[in-house]
Amino acid sequence: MRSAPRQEAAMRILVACDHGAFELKDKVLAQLQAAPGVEVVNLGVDGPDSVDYPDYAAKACQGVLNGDGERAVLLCGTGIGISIAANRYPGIRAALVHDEYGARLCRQHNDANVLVLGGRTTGPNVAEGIVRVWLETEFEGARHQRRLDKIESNAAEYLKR
Ligand SMILES: O=C(CO)[C@H](O)[C@H](O)[C@H](O)COP(=O)(O)O
Repeated sequence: MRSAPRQEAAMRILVACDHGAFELKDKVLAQLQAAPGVEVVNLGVDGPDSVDYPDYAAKACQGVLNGDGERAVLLCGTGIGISIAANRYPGIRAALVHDEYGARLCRQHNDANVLVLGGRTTGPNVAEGIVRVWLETEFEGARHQRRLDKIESNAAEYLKR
């Protein structure tokens, strides 16, 4: 008897935003939910009441670092504040992306494990292309891995002073 084909493990993606981007986040959630091989966890926020983006960066970045998800998508009004917050976590490589070129390069060269979008700066159609390219593009390794290693080791060296 032929055994059932082995199920590919789904990539779990954590998604979080502040009030400046909850509408775009809903569109991103729908796109990710429809993507094959992707499991999505919505960490909020789900409405327009004002919240603080560092709290949502923390939920998602700690989740990635704990292994609750492999990657995350974060959104705030411009994407800037939540990027700054996310990149304070060693091991998080958050890329604020505005076009498909950036989406491709942040995967190929930077192995970006967090994609950041601005709900007040990026329209839903552009965001859809960015998310698609970010999902389908692989890290190239080689010289880029050396540079990623230096990001962590240079910062660790500085903190030892
Ligand atoms: O951090 C940001 C600015 O770079 C984000 O766009 C935030 O969403 C924004 O600061 C929130 O601003 P609000 O006036 O409190 O809505």
